[in-house]
Amino acid sequence: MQEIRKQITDIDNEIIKLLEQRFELCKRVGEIKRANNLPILDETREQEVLAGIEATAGKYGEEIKTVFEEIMQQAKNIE
Ligand SMILES: C=C(O[C@@H]1C=C(C(=O)O)C=C[C@H]1O)C(=O)O
Repeated sequence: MQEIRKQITDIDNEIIKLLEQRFELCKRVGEIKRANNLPILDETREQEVLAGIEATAGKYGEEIKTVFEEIMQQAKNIE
């Protein structure tokens, strides 16, 4: 079990780094929106993101979509 948990921790660390990068990019999108008086929420784009996940993710597609809904919520909070 210890070895498996080490692998989980390694993956968690990669997810953390990638989420940091994603949130930084979202923050930049937010700055562009503010400069152009655009709303933070873009439902069309969110549907595109979720459709992309549906097309890409395999076995755990539904679970991954739920995770991404929360990620996009936090992205909007950061923006
Ligand atoms: C980052 C954006 O802002 C919001 C967050 C999104 C995301 O986290 O992918 C997508 C659409 C927007 O509701 C964007 O518009 O691209």
